[in-house]
Amino acid sequence: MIEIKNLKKIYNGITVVDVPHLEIGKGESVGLVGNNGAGKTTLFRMVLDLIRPESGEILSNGEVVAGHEKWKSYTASYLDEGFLIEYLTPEEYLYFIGGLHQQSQAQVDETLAQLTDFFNGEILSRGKYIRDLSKGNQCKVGVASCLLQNPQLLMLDEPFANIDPSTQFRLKNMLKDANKNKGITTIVSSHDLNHIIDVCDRILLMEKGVIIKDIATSSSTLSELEDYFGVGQTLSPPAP
Ligand SMILES: Nc1ncnc2c1ncn2[C@@H]1O[C@H](COP(=O)(O)OP(=O)(O)OP(=O)(O)O)[C@@H](O)[C@H]1O
Repeated sequence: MIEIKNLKKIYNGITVVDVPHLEIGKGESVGLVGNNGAGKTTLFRMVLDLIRPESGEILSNGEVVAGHEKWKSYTASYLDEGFLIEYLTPEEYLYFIGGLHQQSQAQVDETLAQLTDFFNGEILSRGKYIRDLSKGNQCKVGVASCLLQNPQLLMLDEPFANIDPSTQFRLKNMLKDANKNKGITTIVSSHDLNHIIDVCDRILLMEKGVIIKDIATSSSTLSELEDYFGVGQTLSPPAP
């Protein structure tokens, strides 16, 4: 579904993304992990043609993403609150997005009804503008707008970062349902190793712009990643 060839992004003379070749197949669930500044968001932004690489290209279903439109009809993404329209209420925004995807108000309502638990009474009918929602609740609106689009490809950048544990649990189930039951290809970045391993069958580990590990999720993946991030070590007792 996604193919990346010789991709390089350079800022201020420093290469921040360098991916010679990467393929993500249709129906895969891929997790992107890496320390702050590893290049995850920059990679996402290039896949969505929000920024252009210095060299290389990204193909979606065989067509170059940059400067083309076809991929937009089946790709839904939420990277940050810049994807929202802050002066709208969540309802106005979600009906707007639904409308762009030829959905009637009733169809949007039907999808939103399935998200009642995920919204936890904080999103709809509150008379609030999106700009006045917390970051976590803005994220819920962003994720809902993605699901409304019935995408074939779903891309979320750190969706677990600002949401509470109940919502994290619900989001994980929604992502598993999207991938396993609806066949949606999912690409999700996260700093939460447990969550990402729980929802993704394949993990890409980025370091300084380079994908240094590309592993199928297994029972040893968590300890492998914990070793890399240095969080699996037992602390030595303090010196007497
Ligand atoms: N517009 C920009 N101008 C200059 N440097 C940038 C710009 N955008 C990103 N960078 C740099 O590119 C590198 C990769 O940043 P990126 O945001 O992609 O990392 P990340 O893996 O998403 O990090 P985080 O986990 O902190 O969100 C960083 O060194 C960052 O400072």
